[in-house]
Amino acid sequence: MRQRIIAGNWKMYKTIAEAEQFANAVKQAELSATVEKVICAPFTALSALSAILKGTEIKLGAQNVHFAEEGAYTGEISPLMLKELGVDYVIIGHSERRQYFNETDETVNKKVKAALQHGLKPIICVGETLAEYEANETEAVVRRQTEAALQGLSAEQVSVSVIAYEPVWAIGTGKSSTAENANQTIAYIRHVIASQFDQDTANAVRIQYGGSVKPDNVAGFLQQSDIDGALVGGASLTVEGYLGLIAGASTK
Ligand SMILES: O=C[C@H](O)COP(=O)(O)O
Repeated sequence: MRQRIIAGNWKMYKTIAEAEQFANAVKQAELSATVEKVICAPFTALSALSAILKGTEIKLGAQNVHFAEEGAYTGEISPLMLKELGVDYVIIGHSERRQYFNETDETVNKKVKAALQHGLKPIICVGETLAEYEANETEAVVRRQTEAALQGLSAEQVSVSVIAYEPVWAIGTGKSSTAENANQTIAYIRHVIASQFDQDTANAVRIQYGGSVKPDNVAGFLQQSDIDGALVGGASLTVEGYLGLIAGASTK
């Protein structure tokens, strides 16, 4: 049985003060223990959040990582630095990074390996653009991205990783995929992992859906056979939204 996982991706939102206010409020709330809860915050807010969320069930995530432990890489943050801050998860290969920051299948793979070697769990993003969707290339794209991201990993490393299927055309547009279509693609990703590794590994890995998930549609996605959680942008930015997502995700 795979534990459900809701991860908020704050993207480039929230100052330290705003992040602290959010964490102090969420900390007071009663949260479902059945759902794993993650907040992926900007680097600048991680230290403050780590102090506030210490000892709670809410885990901390980053939104990117470099693949080297240290070096002359101006502007980058290493896995060691994230570990030191108490970070558990790191988003790797988000479509915004692929689109605007030249993230490639190869750098995603290097980052995934580096994260796992340092005890960080990667949330690996895959998903097709609108043009690829319209050209019926969804399966080919997610296969290529998934196989490349997981190349050279052990089955155990894959089992603790999280994949997020995010159709690019559904991100921040208010236009979500139908739960059935998202489930079909996520089941396909599981099939790809079974071929690349084995069925047990494919059954263990958690696969989220992302793209315009809200408190009122999250349960519909999670009722599907292969969807284990959600990676949520906009709706995770308010306390009410984040708590609503967790409540929605805990319904059977
Ligand atoms: O990482 C989260 C995704 O990009 C989804 O963003 P969204 O929930 O604002 O559509």
